[in-house]
Amino acid sequence: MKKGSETAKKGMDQMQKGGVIMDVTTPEQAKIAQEAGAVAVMALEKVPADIRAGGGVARMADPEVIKNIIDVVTIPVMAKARIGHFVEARILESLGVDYIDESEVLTPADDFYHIDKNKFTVPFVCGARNLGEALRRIGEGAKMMRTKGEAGTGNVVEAVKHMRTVMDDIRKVKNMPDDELMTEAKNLGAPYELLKEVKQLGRLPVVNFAAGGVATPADAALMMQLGSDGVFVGSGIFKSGDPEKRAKAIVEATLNYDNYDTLAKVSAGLGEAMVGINVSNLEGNDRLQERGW
Ligand SMILES: O=C(CO)[C@H](O)[C@H](O)COP(=O)(O)O
Repeated sequence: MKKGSETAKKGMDQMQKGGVIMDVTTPEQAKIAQEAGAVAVMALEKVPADIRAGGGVARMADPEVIKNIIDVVTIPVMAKARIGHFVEARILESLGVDYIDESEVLTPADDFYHIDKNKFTVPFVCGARNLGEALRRIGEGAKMMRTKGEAGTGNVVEAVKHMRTVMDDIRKVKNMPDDELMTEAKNLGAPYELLKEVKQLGRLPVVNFAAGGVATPADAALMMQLGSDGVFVGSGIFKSGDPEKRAKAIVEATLNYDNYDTLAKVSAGLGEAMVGINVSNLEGNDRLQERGW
């Protein structure tokens, strides 16, 4: 299969379906993630909870750290670039990462334009809060989506809201007469051809993972039951009392999301969960989900 071909780009996300992708900041954390059964790791400088706490401008991680992470794991390595920062994305591509996340968790480099992802060989994942936003990113070339949630809060409420919104939007389009589609495309700000595809498929044309605030095995199972194809977990693992144990438990819970005996078993004795934040107290710049459009 030719590197960078449409099939290769879409194929990788299919392999990750039903799995957990873990944010990691060091090679040691990457090894823990792989050992726990993560289907991929996401390299970044700080997990979102630490980005919130630290303030300032959050950028692409140090290429040396990314290379070291690539060297120690055999699972795919993803890395984050700032929204609109096509040079950071080109650097990540040249490092040989398997996927780029054009992420609202980092400080946006461009308030108006996202990266033209169709121009790249490496596939991209992007965040969205609703169907229109997801289809705009797919129109730009994203090969995988994730609902945004509110990263770094340890609070699943926004992840739930965004997954329910995307799924509701899809159900509405699926049941819509063809002659209403163009108006719906205008209302959503979504490319018409992609909306037609959603109607035919009854789902997004790429896989859609849940992200932002998943902190427990039950959270991961909840997102799967709401229709997610897999989950991203960042702060919830490495800001908890026992990352190894929690990482394994979240992988098990994602795989067995409707088996309550397994969920009860893997949820027990995990030690301290990350301290969460009440999302309704967040304002302005602290609401990472509002970055991008
Ligand atoms: O964009 C992301 C996917 O890697 C975020 O890092 C992810 O949403 C993690 O958020 P959290 O720290 O709340 O789990």
